[in-house]
Amino acid sequence: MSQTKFVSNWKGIGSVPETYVCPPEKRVGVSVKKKIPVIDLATEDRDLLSKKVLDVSQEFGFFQVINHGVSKALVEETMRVSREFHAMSSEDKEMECSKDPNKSCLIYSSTPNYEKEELHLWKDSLRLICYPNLNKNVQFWPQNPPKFREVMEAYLVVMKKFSLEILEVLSEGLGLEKEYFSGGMSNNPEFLVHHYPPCPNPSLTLGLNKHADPTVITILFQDVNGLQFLKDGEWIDVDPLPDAFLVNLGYVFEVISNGKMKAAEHRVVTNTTTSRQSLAYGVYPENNMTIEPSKCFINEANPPHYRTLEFKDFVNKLRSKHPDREMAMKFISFNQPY
Ligand SMILES: O=C(O)CCC(=O)C(=O)O
Ligand SMILES: [Fe+2]
Repeated sequence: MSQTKFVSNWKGIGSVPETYVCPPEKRVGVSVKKKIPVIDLATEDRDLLSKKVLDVSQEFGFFQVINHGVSKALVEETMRVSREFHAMSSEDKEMECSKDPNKSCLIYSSTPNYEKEELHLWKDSLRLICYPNLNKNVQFWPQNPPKFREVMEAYLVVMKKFSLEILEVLSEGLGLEKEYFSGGMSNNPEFLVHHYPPCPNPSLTLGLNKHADPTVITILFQDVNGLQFLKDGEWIDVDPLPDAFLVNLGYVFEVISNGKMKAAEHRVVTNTTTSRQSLAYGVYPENNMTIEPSKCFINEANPPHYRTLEFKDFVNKLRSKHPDREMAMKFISFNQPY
């Protein structure tokens, strides 16, 4: 029988198959431990909170959030059903994800482009699309493991509220109107549940390539370390704080701020002993939204540095080839030859 493509279903794999071996220049090198900024959302002084969020967003492009008000039990339940889902047989996973004629639920290994890509990533992912209507889409999502639908729906409702809170704080800090992101700019969220099994040789593989997200922001929950951010030419390990979420800025945010903030580049490395799971809630605009620098950041001294694009063109381009930052800028920025 041929080997299943889902790495989560491989048994007793002793070495890394050739199609997963990164070329030497892409392999994991040295990473450093640095203090990751922490935002306490329960801080009562709102001005202080938005100033701190603004400062760390400008300096790092990512931060951890504590005292966020999201129930620990709900996060644990979401992690549990996700783990159970990825532990099911390949056939069951595919069958459970094939129920929606509109394809709001997709299971894939590596990337959705598995068949065509030259190099595979050491992960499996489940993608759940919330647009146009979460409670309609959810009816077609997996019925196994039991409670999957109700737990995912509950988590996604809470994440929508949480993401708007973070976006409000960011808007206040930047001097945008408080509601800037609350309509079509955030109405198309996508949820990815990534599962990275232990890997016999982490120095040869990657769980996820270096990239920045084509989102407004992404809100991530992770159980064990493996996530790294690139800052000032160094890869920094993000060791998760208990119960904390990690927020990172995406390219949409960078464009709206006219480059005042930068999308944070990151990647995931594998390890030999522990499987890793992450819940990535990506805030996306609706497809017909116009993405361009906000008028707030444009004046004679600061002309727009980014093109005006419809979100569907913006995202299609940024997703099609998983470009690195330089390639992405060729498409979205005025400062690079197109
Ligand atoms: O698994 C992780 O920690 C990162 C996931 C991620 O970067 C993404 O989904 O864009
Ligand atoms: Fe990402």
